[in-house]
Amino acid sequence: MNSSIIEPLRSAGRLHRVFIDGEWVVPQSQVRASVIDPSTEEPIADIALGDAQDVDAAVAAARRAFTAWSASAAESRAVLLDRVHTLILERAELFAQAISLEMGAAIGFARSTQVPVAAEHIRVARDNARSYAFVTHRGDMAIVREAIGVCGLITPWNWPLYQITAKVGPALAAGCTVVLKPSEQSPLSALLFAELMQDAGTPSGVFNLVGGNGPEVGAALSAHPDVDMISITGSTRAGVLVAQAAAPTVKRVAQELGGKSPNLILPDADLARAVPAGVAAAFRNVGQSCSAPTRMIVPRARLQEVERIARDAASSFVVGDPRLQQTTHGPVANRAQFDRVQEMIGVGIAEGAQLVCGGLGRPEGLSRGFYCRATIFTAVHSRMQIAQEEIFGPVLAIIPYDNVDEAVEIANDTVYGLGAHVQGQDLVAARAVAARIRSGQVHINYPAWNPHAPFGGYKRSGNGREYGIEGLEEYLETKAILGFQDASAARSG
Ligand SMILES: NC(=O)C1=CN([C@@H]2O[C@H](COP(=O)(O)OP(=O)(O)OC[C@H]3O[C@@H](n4cnc5c(N)ncnc54)[C@H](O)[C@@H]3O)[C@@H](O)[C@H]2O)C=CC1
Ligand SMILES: O=Cc1ccc(S(=O)(=O)O)cc1
Repeated sequence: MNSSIIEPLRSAGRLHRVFIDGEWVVPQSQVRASVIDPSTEEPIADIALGDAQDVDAAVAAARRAFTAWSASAAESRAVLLDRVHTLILERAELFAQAISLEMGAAIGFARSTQVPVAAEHIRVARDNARSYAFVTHRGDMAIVREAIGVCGLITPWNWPLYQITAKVGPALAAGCTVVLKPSEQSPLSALLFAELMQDAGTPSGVFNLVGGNGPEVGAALSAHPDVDMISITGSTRAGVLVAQAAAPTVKRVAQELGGKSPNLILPDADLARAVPAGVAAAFRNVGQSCSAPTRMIVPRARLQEVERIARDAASSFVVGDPRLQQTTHGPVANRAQFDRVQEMIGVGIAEGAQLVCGGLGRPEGLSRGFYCRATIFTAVHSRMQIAQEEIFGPVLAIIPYDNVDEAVEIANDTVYGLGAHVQGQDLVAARAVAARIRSGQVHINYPAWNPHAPFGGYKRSGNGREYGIEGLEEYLETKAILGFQDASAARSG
């Protein structure tokens, strides 16, 4: 599988290029980095890292392209997004293999979920470009929503294509031009995406890609005086650094950052349904999702029942080689994540939480690769480190409560506020609890993923919203034209 992904990229020279102004160009810096296969810990390719000079060139190209792109008809932007959407679906297998290789997603999961949900962001952006009222009228005013400008997009490795499309789709639909800096840990799917943007006929300079490290390329993009907006998905640490670097130029900053999402199981919940689905959600993508519901908050009177069901649910996981179709959970994405997960499992044990399953070390039979054991702790107290810190791996904390007020208090007892779940048969009671939770999304009884639902954080989980109409609006400025008078003269788009 390696060669079928790497060789075409290598022979086309993509691994050692950045994509600027519609061309694959050699970056200024000679610095290279290894891409590591997390299932073997072996290097599989080396990639060129861009630097601040490449950022300057990419931003200049995006600025030149902005005038025409932002003035283009929304329908022509929708037509481009439609081609991008079609090409993602046509190349789905290539993307699935690249994602599996670079960050260890099980191939079945990459095919069934990582790639299709990524394509959805482009489809929604296409539809929004067509239907959004870019110009509205209030009395004699015209209210114009227009593209904010050149956008720097900084993305992580956990859902590599999805995080890219969640930003590129709405930015282009809005009429912005972009410089993408994908994670240096997951460059392959990003290079394939840039190739796809070129093949889709994206006008030169509208989409640019500069690969490289956060402190070099990400920081240069964040501080750049000719970038109007930065959108970052990643750790709260990186999000704060981006906001600090961006502050002197007063650019807009959208941050989609960490999480420690609660899954509040109400006393009337059907445990046979609520608990396995909660375990599956917490361990989806091997726990490497910012909105993963990693704190299961359960009635103390039903704790033992919950523990038994949760253990059974986790025992059905097949942890192993991500290339195999039967594998449900591959390794975590990199050495830093592996070390972090091991450290936090050790912390949980030291804090006195009890293991329901899993624990330190690799699963039996796996001696190399960044594989972790699916680990569930019970008797966790909300103030424990494992209940407070984002672990970003296959670790779930079960926290008991004695009454619903206490359960809500525990759910909100976090610096984060990204996702949340509530389970219960009495929908009125579940809605009342959802209303009391301080987070950007609350899911009642596991509804299907919805690309139209605005997604983003309260508190230290970030600022701004992605997905759906709100995701498009992040990339728009608001201009009020007073004395406009004649509404019939307005053109939309
Ligand atoms: N919210 C989310 O979806 C994600 C959260 N994380 C969290 O972050 C932890 C560490 O993972 P990392 O790979 O180190 O994430 P990170 O936050 O360092 O990386 C995310 C993106 O930010 C960039 N970046 C890093 N430092 C930057 C800086 N100073 N200026 C501009 N851009 C910068 C990176 O190059 C990457 O493109 C994880 O354990 C997890 O807790 C990681 C990935 C995704
Ligand atoms: O289902 C797709 C999905 C949902 C959330 C996230 S994350 O929380 O941004 O990691 C990723 C993918």
